[in-house]
Amino acid sequence: MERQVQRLRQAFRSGRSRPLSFRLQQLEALRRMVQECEKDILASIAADLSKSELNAYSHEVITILGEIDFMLENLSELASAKPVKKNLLTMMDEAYVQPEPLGVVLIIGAWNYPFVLIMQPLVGAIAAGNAVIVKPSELSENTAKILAKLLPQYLDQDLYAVVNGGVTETTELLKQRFDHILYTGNTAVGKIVMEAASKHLTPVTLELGGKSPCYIDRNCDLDVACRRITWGKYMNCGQTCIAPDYILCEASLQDQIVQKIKDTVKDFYGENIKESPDYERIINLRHFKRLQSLLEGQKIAFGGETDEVTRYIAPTILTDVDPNSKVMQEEIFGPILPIVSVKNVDEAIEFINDREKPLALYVFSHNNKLIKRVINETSSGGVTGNDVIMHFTVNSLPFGGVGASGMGAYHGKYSFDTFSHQRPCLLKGLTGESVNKLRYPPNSQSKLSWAKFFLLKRLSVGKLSMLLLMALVVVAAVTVKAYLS
Ligand SMILES: NC(=O)c1ccc[n+]([C@@H]2O[C@H](COP(=O)([O-])OP(=O)(O)OC[C@H]3O[C@@H](n4cnc5c(N)ncnc54)[C@H](O)[C@@H]3O)[C@@H](O)[C@H]2O)c1
Ligand SMILES: CCCCCCC=O
Repeated sequence: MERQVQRLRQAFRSGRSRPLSFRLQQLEALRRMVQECEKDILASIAADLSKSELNAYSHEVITILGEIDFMLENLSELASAKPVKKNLLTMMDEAYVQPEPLGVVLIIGAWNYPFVLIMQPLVGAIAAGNAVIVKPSELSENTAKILAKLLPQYLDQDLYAVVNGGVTETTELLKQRFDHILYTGNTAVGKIVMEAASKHLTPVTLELGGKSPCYIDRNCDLDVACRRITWGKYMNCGQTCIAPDYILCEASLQDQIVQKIKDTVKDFYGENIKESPDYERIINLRHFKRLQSLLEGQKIAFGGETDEVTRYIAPTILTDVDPNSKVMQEEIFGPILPIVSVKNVDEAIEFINDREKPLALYVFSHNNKLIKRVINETSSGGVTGNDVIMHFTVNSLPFGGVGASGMGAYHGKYSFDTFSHQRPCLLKGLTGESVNKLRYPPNSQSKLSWAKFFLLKRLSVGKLSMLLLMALVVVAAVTVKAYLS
């Protein structure tokens, strides 16, 4: 591992990954890889998650093609130096922020969207000019294998590498020095990653999970709300980091919600859900058993059937759920939807604020003021009002958690920024010593007054006022010079 990281660092130091033309060429190669090898990629994702190839395409591949196109179109703007406002003392100088690559970065992915969770950060890291090691999840082994096979065929092998393996390999990898780590997965391992990173003072982006609440107001179109919730909860068999984890609503709405979700499940997956190509399976036996145990002692209003051999768990709704029960203590990450009663929106807000900050928050209501109130009085990684999941798909929005659900963000421009250092640059000329005397010792009360004049006048320098200010500076410089000599 050490040698591999060193090899990438050497390639990074050669400067090869920096020119925009090189980054664009690598991104185009990545797009070619996705297009030319689409069949193999879809088959791998499908095999890992018992998913149809159509769903693999719409859940994963489409996002990556969109992300690559975004970077290809916007890279030159993203990577350009951004001039900043100046003060009177620096108005003759050049001041700008120059994004620069961080170096060698590590991307660790999770199994539930095994292609997206590696490729989307990879696109950002390449665009920002870094060398990259990706470590796909060992639990989605087919996608891990296809990534290890294809990426070296299309990308520069000295700058981009795939490491496959489980805890042992990742532990070894985390001993190495990186310039940034982006980790996606559960909170417990997030802490391990952060601890390992701290040994090298490596900054981290942690894309973690949590219990994402979904509040349904009585003043709401329940048909639409339940259709959207059914889609977001049961897609990928509930194994989505931003799936609505549980519903909060007034007790009087509970039965209607159960009925409407039941009807929608039938519309989506037919009478025999097991036969539906759109309904996935649980990733492994450990998660299957964990989910089964969450059903114990609960009132199952719908679903509840399980089949260990195929790791099938039916779309399930639990009603009158006790907030202290096990299913409300951990992220569900499966097709089980508890409904917890609250008296009103005040109680819903209190319920949310009494718990860890979630990765996502959903509110359904005709009343926009109520939606805004819930947003203003709570905190979460992201929010979608009157829908679920969809904020993930808008790549002009940063995607990430807050508090226990993570730190940092990516997607689109935010990926580029995450993998860049925003380097402040001030370029001065070698004239102007008469004004500079103000900061050289010995200090005096009059120098301080002039410094205040120059530094505390916050002027926005528009094109027209520029000339006036320049004249002012010249006059001030002459006056200061005369005064000090
Ligand atoms: N915020 C997001 O974007 C996002 C996306 C997907 C999943 N998630 C969250 O991830 C969780 C599910 O993923 P998971 O954790 O089961 O995935 P996982 O088991 O695939 O683990 C994630 C990564 O951590 C590595 N890993 C596991 N144990 C490790 C250890 N001891 N030391 C070092 N590395 C280790 C794995 O090899 C893998 O690459 C859920 O909580 C979900 O909400 C978050
Ligand atoms: C539609 C794709 C959603 C991906 C969510 C990633 C987290 O699990």
